Amino acid sequence: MSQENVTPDLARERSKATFDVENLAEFMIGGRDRLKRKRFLQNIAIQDPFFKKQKSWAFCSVEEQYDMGLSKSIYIQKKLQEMGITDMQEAFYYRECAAAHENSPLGLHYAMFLPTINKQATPEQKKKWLPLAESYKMIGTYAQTELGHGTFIRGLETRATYDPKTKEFILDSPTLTSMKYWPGCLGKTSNHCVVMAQLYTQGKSHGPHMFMVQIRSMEDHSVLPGIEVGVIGNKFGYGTNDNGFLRFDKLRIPRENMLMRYSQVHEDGTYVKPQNAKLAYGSMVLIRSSIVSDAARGLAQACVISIRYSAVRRQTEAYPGGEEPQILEYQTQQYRLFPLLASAYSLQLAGKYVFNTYLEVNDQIEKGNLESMPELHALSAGLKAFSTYEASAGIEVCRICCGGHGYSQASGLPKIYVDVVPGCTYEGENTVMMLQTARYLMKCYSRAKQGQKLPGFVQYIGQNLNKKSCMSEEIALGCLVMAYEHRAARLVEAAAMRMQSLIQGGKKQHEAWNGSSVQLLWAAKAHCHLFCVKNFVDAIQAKSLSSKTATVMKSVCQLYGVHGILENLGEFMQDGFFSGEQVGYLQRKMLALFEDIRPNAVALVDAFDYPDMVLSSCLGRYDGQVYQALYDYAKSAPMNQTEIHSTYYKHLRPLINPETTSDAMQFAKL
Ligand SMILES: Cc1cc2nc3c(=O)[nH]c(=O)nc-3n(C[C@H](O)[C@H](O)[C@H](O)COP(=O)(O)OP(=O)(O)OC[C@H]3O[C@@H](n4cnc5c(N)ncnc54)[C@H](O)[C@@H]3O)c2cc1C
Repeated sequence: MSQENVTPDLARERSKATFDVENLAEFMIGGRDRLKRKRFLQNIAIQDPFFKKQKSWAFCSVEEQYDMGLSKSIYIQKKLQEMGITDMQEAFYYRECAAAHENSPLGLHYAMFLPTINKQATPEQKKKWLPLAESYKMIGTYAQTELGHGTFIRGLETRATYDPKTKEFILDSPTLTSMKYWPGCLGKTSNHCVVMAQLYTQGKSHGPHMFMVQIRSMEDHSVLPGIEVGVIGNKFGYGTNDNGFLRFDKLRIPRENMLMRYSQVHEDGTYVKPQNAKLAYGSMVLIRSSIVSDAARGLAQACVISIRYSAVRRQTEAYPGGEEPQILEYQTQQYRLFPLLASAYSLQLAGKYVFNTYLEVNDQIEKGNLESMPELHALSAGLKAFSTYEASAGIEVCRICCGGHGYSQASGLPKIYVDVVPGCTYEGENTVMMLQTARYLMKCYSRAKQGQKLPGFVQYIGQNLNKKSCMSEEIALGCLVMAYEHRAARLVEAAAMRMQSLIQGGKKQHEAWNGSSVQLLWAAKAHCHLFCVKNFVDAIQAKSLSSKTATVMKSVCQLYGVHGILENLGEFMQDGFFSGEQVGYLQRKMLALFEDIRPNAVALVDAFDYPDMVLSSCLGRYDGQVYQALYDYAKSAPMNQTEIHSTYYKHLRPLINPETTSDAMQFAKL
C-alpha cells in the first residue's frame, strides 16, 4: 500500500510495531505466494478505470444499485475469463476487491445454482445443464424458503406431483404461504431455478426434493406461463440483490428435471430413496464454513476501519491545556475494540479450519463414507451461528466507537453490517443452528455416559467436573483452554440433566427438549466458543510465525480467551471453578493485555491486508486522511450538485413566503 501522504499519527503507529506485518499477513492467508497473488489480482481491480468511474452505491436508489451490481458482476466475470482465472480462491480475491461489498445479483448463480447442479445432478443432467449454466444461457438460483416456512423444510408446501401418463411433474403452489419468498437473484435476474418441493408419486408423499425449473424465456426473458415471479421489495440492505417471490400454477416440467443423483422417480412413478439421507451434509458444511469466513471478514474490516480511525481521531484534552489524545489511548476504547480485533483473528482461523477440514473429508463424503461428518456438520452449524452473531454485534460496536462519523455511510460500517447480519438468518436461522449443534452434543453426552470414546474435539464431554482451575497470574494458554472445556462440559451436562429430569417428571421428549432449549443454546454456544479458543491456541503454534509475531499473537489469543471468560463470568463461576482471586488475575491481565497490544494495534489491522477499495471507507483509509475524504464524500452527494434544491420551491418557499403557495401548487402539478 502506498506510503504517500500518510498522516503522522498512522506513520508513527506503524513505526512502533514490534512485529513484521508481512509475516502475519502471509500466515493468515496461507503463505507468501498466495499473498503476492492476492495483491496482484486486487491491484488489477484497483487500477481498472471501469471501477474508478462507478458512482458510490450509497447515493443510488435500489434500482440503480441493482443495475450497477449487475453491470459490475458481468464485467468482473468477463475479466476473470479474460485472465483465465478458474480457481475459486483467486476469483474470490479479485471479486472481493472489484465488487467492494456489493452483493452480486449473480451471486447465487455461482454460490448455489452451479454447486447444486454439480452435487445433486446425475452425470447426464450435468452434461445437459452445466455448459448452459457456465456460459450464462441459464442463469439460476436456489429457491427453497417459502412465505410460510423457512426453517422447517419438511413443512414446505410447494408440490411436485408425478404424472406417469405424460412423464411430467406438476409443480404447484397450492396456498398463499406456499409461494417461494426470499431467494436471492430470483425476482428479475434468473431464468432458471432449483426449486425445493414436496415430491408426490403413486399417491405417496416422499418429502422435499429438488427440481430444475425454467421460469423465464432464454430468448427474451419473458416470464413463462404457469409462473408468477417478482421482487419482494426493499430490504434492510442487499440493494443489489433482487430477492424474489415465485408461484407455480400447475406448471408441467419433464421427469428428467428432478435432480436425481441420490433419489429417483422412474418412468412408471416408482420412487427410489437415497442410500443415505445425510449425503446433503457435505454441501451444508461447505456453505456454512464460507459464512463463518464471510462473518470473520466483515468483523476484521470493521476493526480495520475503527482502529485506524481511532489512531487518527483526537478528542478531549487529557488535562486542561494538554494535547487531545488519539481516542485509541482511551482504555474504554481499547476495551471495546481490542477484544473484537482478537475475535476477528479467531473467527478467521475458525473459518479456515472448517473449510480445510471439509476439503480433507470431501473425498470420503463423495464415496459415501460419512463417519466424520456428524461432528463437522454440528460444528459448522454452531460456528455459522456463533460467528455471525459475534461479527454482527462486533461490527455495530466498531461503528459506535467511531462516534458520529460511524453513522455515515462514508464510514463503510453500516454497509458491512447490513451485509453480515443476514448471515444470522439465511442458510439456517442461528438459534435453530445452535439447537442442531446441541442435539449432537446431547448424543455425545449420552455416549460418554455409556463409557464410549468420543471422536476428536468433543472428547471433553463427560469429563470430571469436580476440578478447579489451574489459572495463575501468568494466564497460561493451557489453563484458558481448560477453563473453556470445563464450562462447555458443565453446560452440556446441565442441559442433559434438565432434559432428563423433565422426562422423568412426565414430559414428552419434545416438551422436554423445548423446556431445556435455553440451556441447550448455552451449551452449544460454549462448545463453539471452546472450539474458537482451542483452534486459536493451536494455530499460533505454527512454525511459519516468526518469534516476534508469535509473541504478539499470543497476547491477542490470551485477550480472546480472557475477555470471553470475563464476559461470561457466571458460566465459569457458577460451580466455583474459578476463585475470586483467579478472577482478579483475569481482570488485571485483560488490562495489561490492552497495554501490550496498543503499540501493535494498527499493525495488527494492517496485517488483514485489505486495500482501501475493499474497505470503501473514508475512516479506514490506509493513509488516514479521513477529514479530506469525508469532505470529498459530502461534496459528491447528489443533493450538493445544485445550489437550491427543488424541494425549496415545493415546500419551503410557500412556508417562508405564504403568498407563493399557488406557485407551489403549480410546481406540484408539474
Ligand atoms: C438476505 C436473505 C437472503 C436469503 N436468501 C435465500 C435464498 O437465496 N434462498 C432461499 O431459499 N431462502 C433465502 N432466505 C431465506 C432464509 O433462508 C430463511 O429466512 C431462514 O431459513 C429462516 O427461516 P424463516 O424466515 O422461516 O424463519 P423462522 O423459522 O420463521 O424463524 C423465526 C423465529 O422462530 C424461531 N424458530 C423457528 N423454528 C424454531 C425451532 N425449531 N426451535 C426454536 N426456535 C425456532 C427462530 O429462531 C426465529 O427466532 C434468505 C433470507 C434473507 C434474510
